[in-house]
Order: sequence, then C-alpha cells, then structure tokens
Amino acid sequence: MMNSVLPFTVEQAAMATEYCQGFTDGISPGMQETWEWTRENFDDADKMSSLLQGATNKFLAQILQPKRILEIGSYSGFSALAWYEATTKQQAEIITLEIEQRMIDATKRTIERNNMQDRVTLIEGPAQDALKTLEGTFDIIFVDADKEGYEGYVRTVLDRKLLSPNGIIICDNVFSRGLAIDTNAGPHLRKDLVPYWIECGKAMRKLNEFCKNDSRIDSLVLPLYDGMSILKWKHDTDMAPSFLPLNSGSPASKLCNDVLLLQMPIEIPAEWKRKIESKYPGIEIRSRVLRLELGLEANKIEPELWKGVTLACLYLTHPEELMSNVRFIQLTSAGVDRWIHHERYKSPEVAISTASGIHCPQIAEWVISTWIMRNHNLLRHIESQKQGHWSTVRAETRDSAGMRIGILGYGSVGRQCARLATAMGMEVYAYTRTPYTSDKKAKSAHYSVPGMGDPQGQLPAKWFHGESRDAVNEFLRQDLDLLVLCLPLTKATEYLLGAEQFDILAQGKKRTFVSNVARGKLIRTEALVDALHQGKIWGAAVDVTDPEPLPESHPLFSAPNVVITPHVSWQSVNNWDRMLDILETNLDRLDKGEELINVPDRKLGY
Ligand SMILES: C[S@@+](CC[C@H](N)C(=O)[O-])C[C@H]1O[C@@H](n2cnc3c(N)ncnc32)[C@H](O)[C@@H]1O
Repeated sequence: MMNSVLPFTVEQAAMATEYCQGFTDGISPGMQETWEWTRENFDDADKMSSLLQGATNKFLAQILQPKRILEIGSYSGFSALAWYEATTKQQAEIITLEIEQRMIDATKRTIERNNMQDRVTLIEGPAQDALKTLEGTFDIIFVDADKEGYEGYVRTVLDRKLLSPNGIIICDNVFSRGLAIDTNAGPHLRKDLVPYWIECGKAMRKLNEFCKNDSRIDSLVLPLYDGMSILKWKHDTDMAPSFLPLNSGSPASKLCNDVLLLQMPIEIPAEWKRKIESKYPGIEIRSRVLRLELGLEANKIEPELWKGVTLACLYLTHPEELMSNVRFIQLTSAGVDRWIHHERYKSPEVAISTASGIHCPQIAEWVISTWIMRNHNLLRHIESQKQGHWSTVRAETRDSAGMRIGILGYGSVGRQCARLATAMGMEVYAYTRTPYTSDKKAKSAHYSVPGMGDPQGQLPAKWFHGESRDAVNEFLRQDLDLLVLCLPLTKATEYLLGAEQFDILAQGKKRTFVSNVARGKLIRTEALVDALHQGKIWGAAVDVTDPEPLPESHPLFSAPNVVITPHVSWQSVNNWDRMLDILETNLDRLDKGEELINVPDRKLGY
C-alpha cells in the first residue's frame, strides 16, 4: 500500500468504523453507556473520543501497564473511564484535568456512576495551572484539550520531566479534522466550524513541527481517528529522568510497581536516582527536601505526593492515612523514638530500618576530641587566648596511653570509639545488654562505614553485660578513665547515672571523665552538676542534656570542667551519602526478598 490512509468517503468511513468495532474487544457496557449518554446530552459530543478510540486507549494501557496516567481534557469522563478499566490490575492513579463547569459535572457523573473515585482525581481549572504543580512522573499523558494549548502542555511536561522514562504522550486531534494537513481537506465539515478547525489546524502544525525538532523526544504521527501523535523520550538523551534498558531480558524487578518517597535535608542527587531507576525498572522516585529550620508545618508533604507511595525514607512522622500503602520505612535517624506510637511503625507488615551506623565516625571523633580538650586543658587555654594573653595555666595534663575507656553500649558508635581509643594506646572495656558471643549476625545486619569500628568485636580486653542497675554499677567500679555513654534511651536505661553512680566513680582509683553522646535522660543533670563541683569526676562532655535544650543560665553551663555542645556530634557532610547507601542496600534486599539491615527491635525501641 503506497499511502497510509485509505481514500474513504464519509459513508465508507462509517462502515469501516462499524466493521472495526464489531471485531474489537474492550468496549464495556459502562463505556457504551457513558458514550451514549454524552451524545444525548451535549451538542458538541464530537469532542468525545470514539468508542473505537476508547478501546484503543484501553488496549494500549493494558500493554504498557502504567502506574500513573495524566489526562489533559476530560470532557465527559469517557476516556478517563477507559484508562480506569484498563488499569485495575496495577491500580493505577489517574488524574484528569477539565476547565468547563458543565464538563466537570459530566465527568463527576461518570466517576460516580462507574465507582472510579478510588483512583481517579478530577482537577478543576486551567490545565496550564495544574501542570505547574503536579509532581512525580506519569507513564501515559493524554493531551486532549484546547488545541492552541497543546504545544505549551507538551513543553511543560518535557521541561518539568513529568513523563516517566518509558512513558508516552498521546496527542489527539493532530489532524484537526484534516485542516492541519490542508485547509481544503475537510469538505465534510459543517461550514460554521471550518474557521475554528482552521485555527486548530495551524496550532497542530506548530505542535508537530516543535515535536519533530525537539532533540529530547521521538515523534510518531499516525493517521488514526482525527490524527494521533505519540511522543516518547529519545533513548540516547540524558534529558529524561533516566532510561531503562529495552529488551534487556533481565527479570522484572520486584520493585517495579513501587513508589519511593524521600524526605531528606538534601536534594536527592540525580545520579543516585538514575542508578536506582535503572536497577529497579519501573520504580518511581519522588522527593521533598527536609528543612527542619522552618518547623514541622513547613515540612508536611502534600497528599498529592503521597498517592501510591509504598516505600518511604523519612525523618518526621506523617499522618497515618497518607501512609496507608507504605510497606517499608527507612528512617533517617538512628533512634526510633519519634515513631514508636505511629500505626505504620507498629504494624508488623511494615518493614523498618534505621540510620544506625552513619554517624559513628564523627561521634567517636567528638568523644575523643572533648576528652583531649580536658586532658590538655584546652578550654582554659582557649579562654586565655580569647582574652588576648599568654596563658600561665600549668595544670595537670594527661595523655591517653595506658588509660582505660569503658564503653556503655557497644554498638556502632561504641565500636568506633574503641578503635580510636585503641590507636591512642588505651585499654577497652565494653558493656552490652546481652552477653557478647559472636558478631556474625550483627555484622550482616548492621551498617558500618567501611574500614571503621570493630565489626568482629576484637578490641575489648574485657566484656561486661547485664540488664540490671547492679550490673552497670559493677562496670563503673572498673577504674575507668573515660566512660562513654552510647547506649539507647529506654525505660531500663533512663537515669542510669545518678548520685549513686557518681559516688561509685568517685570511690575508684581513677577520676573518670564522663562523655554522653546518646540521650540527655541517661544522666540526672543535678547529680552531674554536683559531681563536677565536688570533683567526683575528672570532667564531662555532653552533647545531649536533660532538659534539652539546656535553658539559659542552667547551672550545668557554669559547672567546672565540662564541655557542652548543642546535640551536634552526629553532624557531618558525609551523613547523607551514607544514608543513601543504607537505603540502596535495603532496596536491594527488598528486591531479592532478603532480610533488611538496621532493623530495630520494636519492643526494645532501638
Ligand atoms: C476533546 S475534549 C476531551 C475529550 C475526552 N478526553 C475524551 O476522550 O472523551 C477537550 C476538553 O478539554 C477541555 N479544556 C479545554 N481547554 C482546557 C484547559 N485550558 N484546561 C483544562 N481543560 C480544558 C474542554 O472543556 C473539553 O472538555
């Protein structure tokens, strides 16, 4: 066949339509009813897709299996119904845009009649506005509104990368009843409509020229119905969100229908997103930057962005109803305190992982640096420096060689403290809740920064364990030079160090330096202040306090030999790369159906 279009007369075209419909599946009773009802109620019902076109859209969607569809131009909701029926398997989300009130009402009728409320959202108003605020990507975008608007819609979709890597844009009516091709090509048109369709035709020619020349996309214009063009990202451009290897033959990822939402204090690097999208074809990634300095209110995530989210990486809790589909939460904090009352956290169906391990290099450095500040009298020297005079202080100065560090809580932070202390010639005593046996399990299930810590538990010279206060007191009797608190705050560990424990430390042969990098409530603050004033301890460094923040002029500020920092020991520019490493490891494990890393014990609360 030389031409792609048969030279049908109007009568022959009607017969061909009937012929095709007769042999076509997918025109459901609901579609038939909506179509008939629209024809009976609206004079301009020719704006609606034909039954065969509805079936075509449905057929295409069944092959492409989109998870999100955007329709620009609902009219009476007939095409939205076709998208809806085609996507029951994957429960796709469908957003349809409509500006005209009578068509908004008609679409609402179709949505209600066909019970589409669960997955179809009708956004009322100009499509131009909606397109500026929509988030995420869509696998099918059906452009079927005002013809002059098409080029702008397509440009916005491409510029804002609203089209998913393997998604398609379908533009309907690109022939404009034939007048886009030739202004004489519509002899069958009603005379009064000719000027309108001539204008539409001009807009369509401009659209087609834009699409053909835009280096980001491939364009296919088909002589179907009133002309239909299909657009997709070019596969050799880096303009698209990312590309999936076509026909790679690799088995489908288990995450292919997942939507991952991240809220972290950084923009998620495009490179990381691309890597994840190509590892798990089909996964959709959405993100919001966390700006805690703006307060909780400013960090709410709009319901729109929560739709379909199954995997989340979060610091803050969000309303349970928005998170109802979430099956995995990667917390960006090492602790779970914020989450323990949240339904999603409590649900056994939801997998949880923490950020434990990402902070240990810097926290251990904080412990050692504050210890050195005290031993070398740096606080006093700095004070003199600030006053502009050569310090005359010649106080007792210590070095760490041969000293003993006692680490209460031998997790990732404790292990890195042990590593640094060992390098300085210290002896390590470690305290754990349960008896230390082998580290194999911890090693496979917990994140540690490569080359850091003590993954095999080889550094301690002596191990202690127990859940009782007596067991802890026994540990405190071990003549410790440096005592580091790096254990979680639970009911059992609350106020672990009070007046009694400072007395125990005072009775030993050494004067202990107490360092708290865990939680303020592990220590009774009044008892610490007393111990410092009475010289029961060599000094203290606290990055966490009770209360926190420490109120202005609190007695702890003016106690001797204490270093206080405002809960900052965890900070480092490297945190977020490490966080994304943990998340990636867990996505790998979810994909392979393996046990996750950094899974907290929900009963113990850490
Ligand atoms: C061709 S009809 C849509 C047909 C429908 N998709 C179907 O297949 O049955 C175009 C619709 O787009 C709507 N429309 C026109 N301009 C619009 C705009 N700027 N924003 C949103 N909708 C618009 C019109 O009111 C009209 O209902």
